[in-house]
Amino acid sequence: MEDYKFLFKVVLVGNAGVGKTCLVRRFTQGLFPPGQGATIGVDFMIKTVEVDGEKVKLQIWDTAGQERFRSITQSYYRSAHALILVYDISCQPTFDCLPDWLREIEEYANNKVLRILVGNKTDREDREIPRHIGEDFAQRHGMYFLETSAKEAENVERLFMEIAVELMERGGVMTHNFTY
Ligand SMILES: Nc1nc2c(ncn2[C@@H]2O[C@H](COP(=O)(O)OP(=O)(O)OP(=O)(O)O)[C@@H](O)[C@H]2O)c(=O)[nH]1
Repeated sequence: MEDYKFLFKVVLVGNAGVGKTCLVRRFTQGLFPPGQGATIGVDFMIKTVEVDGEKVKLQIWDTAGQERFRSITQSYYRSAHALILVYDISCQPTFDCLPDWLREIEEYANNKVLRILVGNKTDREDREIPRHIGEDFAQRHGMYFLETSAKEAENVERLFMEIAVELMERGGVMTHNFTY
């Protein structure tokens, strides 16, 4: 029998190139991969973390941002306990697409899903979206907010650990309301 008490599915979505795969690799493998190719369909990684002495297994689904994979990736929303919506703080169009992503989430995800907005690539000097603009957007849409850098490992551990903690706190209710 596998040694964990909680199992949560975390799904990353957002435009192509915002750094979803790099965030997952940074968290699960502790590295920033060079020359990362675009994700085809969906990738899957696992990491077990410890919260309050309990083992929590995170199943992390890294979806392709490209439009042509949308129908595949949508099918992963339904069973997600947490959805991380990522944009690139140095690329305005990735922020402008957020309402479209939210519509997808509304349509396909469980309405109790934990939603986190992430502005990635804080190490870049050509920032286009000020932090408070991201924060405002998250607040207006009832989402948690964090800025990260997969490259410099800023807030990446924190992102996934906070999700684990929050999901565990909701744990008792969630196991009844979510399909695995
Ligand atoms: N400077 C900087 N570059 C990053 C960061 N995260 C990712 N990148 C770069 O952004 C590009 C895209 O990263 P990916 O992780 O493949 O992006 P993705 O969102 O998974 O893209 P798709 O798989 O096509 O949806 C790569 O060239 C990465 O090296 C970061 O935190 N800082």
